[in-house]
Amino acid sequence: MLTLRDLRKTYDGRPVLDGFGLTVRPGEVVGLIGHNGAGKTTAVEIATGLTRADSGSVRVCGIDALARPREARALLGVAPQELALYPGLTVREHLRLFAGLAGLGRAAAVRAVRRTAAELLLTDVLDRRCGVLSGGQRRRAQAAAALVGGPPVLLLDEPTAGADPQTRAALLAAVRARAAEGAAVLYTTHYLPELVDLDATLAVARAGRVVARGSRAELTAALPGEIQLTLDPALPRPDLPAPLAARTRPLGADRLRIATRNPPADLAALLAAGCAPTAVDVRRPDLDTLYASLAAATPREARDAA
Ligand SMILES: Nc1ncnc2c1ncn2[C@@H]1O[C@H](COP(=O)(O)OP(=O)(O)OP(=O)(O)O)[C@@H](O)[C@H]1O
Repeated sequence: MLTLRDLRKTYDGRPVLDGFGLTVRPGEVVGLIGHNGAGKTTAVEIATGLTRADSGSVRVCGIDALARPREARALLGVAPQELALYPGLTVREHLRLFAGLAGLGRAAAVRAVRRTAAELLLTDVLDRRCGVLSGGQRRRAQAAAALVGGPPVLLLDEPTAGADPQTRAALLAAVRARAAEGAAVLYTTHYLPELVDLDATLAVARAGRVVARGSRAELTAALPGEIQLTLDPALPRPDLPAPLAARTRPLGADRLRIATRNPPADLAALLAAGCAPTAVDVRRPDLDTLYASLAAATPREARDAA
């Protein structure tokens, strides 16, 4: 279990974390999403002990990580956003090192290296030096180093950045397996479909705090869906009733999008108003809708985070 509570951090007088709080339970994958500069990496760095918070608390499996950082660190598997591998070590040496740091004995470490290498498609490059691996192989090696010790808490910061589909699929499968075995996983990404694959719950970070937390179903249920209409360009534009017009936006030359919480009622109102679309597409709120309404930075937030 990982608990971050009321984290505050200021860089150059600018608040970067402003009461950031989040709990990840055993067996849960939490997808941490949010605009560039929202503070996701800073929160992860504080959890790993790499960066000091100005205030707030971090508990890893009940251990106060700010007071007892070494004990807490031993319970964490971390894949930082910036690749951090020892270029002179082979992948096998690297994984053995991390298995040893996690406290695995020799035989257990050999088994763990074999398993993790197979999961992350590294078996064929185990004896290659990390410095000569391809970008995707490095990503997998970095994730493997986080996973190899079987830690109860995993912090994975954009682990699939730049990864090809095969690397991505392998990594997601490995993360799912570790969560199924009971690990608490904090997973940062800008690639929202991954969170469906991981069956992750969501934490939406914005301007230094978590502004929404829950399952995908819980968070999207509160949002409007959308009706998309394609109109016949030969016909005059329909005159929509005022409540519908207020929720209508153009989508290219001959298409309209209408935000809706009640698609059947709105469609009936559109037809009654004489609207005769050539195609109708009803969209339920999805992760993109969620991101756009909760996570996307306002122009001011984007400026502040730059
Ligand atoms: N060492 C530092 N010194 C000064 N400012 C920093 C430092 N580290 C981060 N920041 C600033 O803190 C803010 C939050 O950065 P952080 O990397 O935590 O965001 P993020 O949500 O992970 O963004 P991204 O999605 O781009 O990875 C940004 O404005 C960044 O410029």
